Amino acid sequence: MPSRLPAPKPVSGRLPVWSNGPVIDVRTITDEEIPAYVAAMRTGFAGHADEEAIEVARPSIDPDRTLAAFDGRQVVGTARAFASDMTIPGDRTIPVAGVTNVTVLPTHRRRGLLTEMMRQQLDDVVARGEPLAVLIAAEAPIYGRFGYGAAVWRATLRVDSRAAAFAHPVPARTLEMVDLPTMRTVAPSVFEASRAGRPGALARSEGMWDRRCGVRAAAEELAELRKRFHVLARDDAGTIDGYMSYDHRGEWDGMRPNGTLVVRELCAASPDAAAALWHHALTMDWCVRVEADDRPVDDGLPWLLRDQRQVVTTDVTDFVWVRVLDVPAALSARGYGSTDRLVIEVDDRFRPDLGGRVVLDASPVGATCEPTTEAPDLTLDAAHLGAIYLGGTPLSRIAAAGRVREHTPGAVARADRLFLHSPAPWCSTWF
Ligand SMILES: CC(=O)SCCNC(=O)CCNC(=O)[C@H](O)C(C)(C)COP(=O)(O)OP(=O)(O)OC[C@H]1O[C@@H](n2cnc3c(N)ncnc32)[C@H](O)[C@@H]1OP(=O)(O)O
Repeated sequence: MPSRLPAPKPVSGRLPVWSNGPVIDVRTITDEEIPAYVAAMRTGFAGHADEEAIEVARPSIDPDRTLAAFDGRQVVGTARAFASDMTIPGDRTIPVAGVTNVTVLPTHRRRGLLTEMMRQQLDDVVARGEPLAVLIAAEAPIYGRFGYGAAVWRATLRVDSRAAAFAHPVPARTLEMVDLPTMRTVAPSVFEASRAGRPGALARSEGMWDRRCGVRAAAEELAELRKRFHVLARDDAGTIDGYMSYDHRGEWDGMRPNGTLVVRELCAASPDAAAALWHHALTMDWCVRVEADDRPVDDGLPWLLRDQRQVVTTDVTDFVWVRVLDVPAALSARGYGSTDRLVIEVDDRFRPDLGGRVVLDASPVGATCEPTTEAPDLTLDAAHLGAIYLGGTPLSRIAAAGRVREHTPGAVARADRLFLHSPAPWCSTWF
């Protein structure tokens, strides 16, 4: 069946228009439009919405920050943002707009609706003074054009438990198995302590915790959550400094144990808590392997074991993408790995008004960054500034692909020394 929409023509003004076709209105929604918004969003993600899905989603939706594209009265596109903060290099945090729920109905794709929603959303984020927008990209080709760059990476690990002897005595920790309501009470403060030195870690709102701990979750989500076990780690003083949530898969092969312990989350506010929780996972009866996705690329686990090769990284993918909207504010907020002064020119094709030249005067203890007319040391895309911002993506790697213009010889290497950061960025929160 041919689409009833004619061939697209370029978006004009704030409303995508097709010649002889419907005018698509992109605007924020009202409270009454939340059910239609959630239904369209779920369809866009190849799912279905019912009353329950709408009620579970409702508390996280701020209509002022929730955009929909309307074809007549039908919602055909969705995009939402929420205020949060993210840890950045230098043990600091920065306000961010978390972007989520981005969909266009299958009947309305590749006609510019996403582009218009991104335009309006970034306008709003800029107006609110949030220096960064962050998102998890469903597919890598989508967001670079809007100035987002892949900044946080996630690793999937697999360990053969039977071969995973610990290299050193496991630190003393008292472990306690608890239920989900207990997790809802104790986990947030452990998580908050754990994210202090880890760039890329996103603050979790009360609503996010409710969802994770089944206080407000759809029946399907609750059924998954109920399969999980939760264990807390306490130090000698009784302070909880770590927790792990896990479940089991395929425990037996005939009469032989063949189970996989799947780590859903391992959160530690100290290295000793991490060691004790990994030990717990790797010594579980009936399990011959441990799998964990959503781990940092620099996870310390191999260094706990006598045979490091038993920790196999089966996958590494980009996870959080960063969009820098206020270059001076963002660059002056973080700490740096060296002391240097660089003039950086940002080529921002989606929002040229946000790009331009800045002079960064940086050191490990702080930085200033201001607009300048000086000649640049290097020119890079806005998306590449987002990619390097959290310290996990080397600018030299992007330069090796010919995507950075180095005007001053050695400027890329100097940028690496300034921006790269250890530990690597990591975000253990899906949003
Ligand atoms: C943060 C999040 O929520 S991530 C979730 C993203 N959503 C999904 O993956 C759900 C399924 N997909 C969709 O709903 C839609 O295809 C979207 C939202 C990804 C894209 O919406 P559209 O309205 O089709 O995008 P739009 O027409 O504005 O495309 C703009 C450009 O991006 C390109 N583009 C859009 N989606 C994709 C994609 N999945 N892969 C590659 N390129 C893409 C288009 O080709 C177009 O390129 P052009 O300007 O060179 O012609």
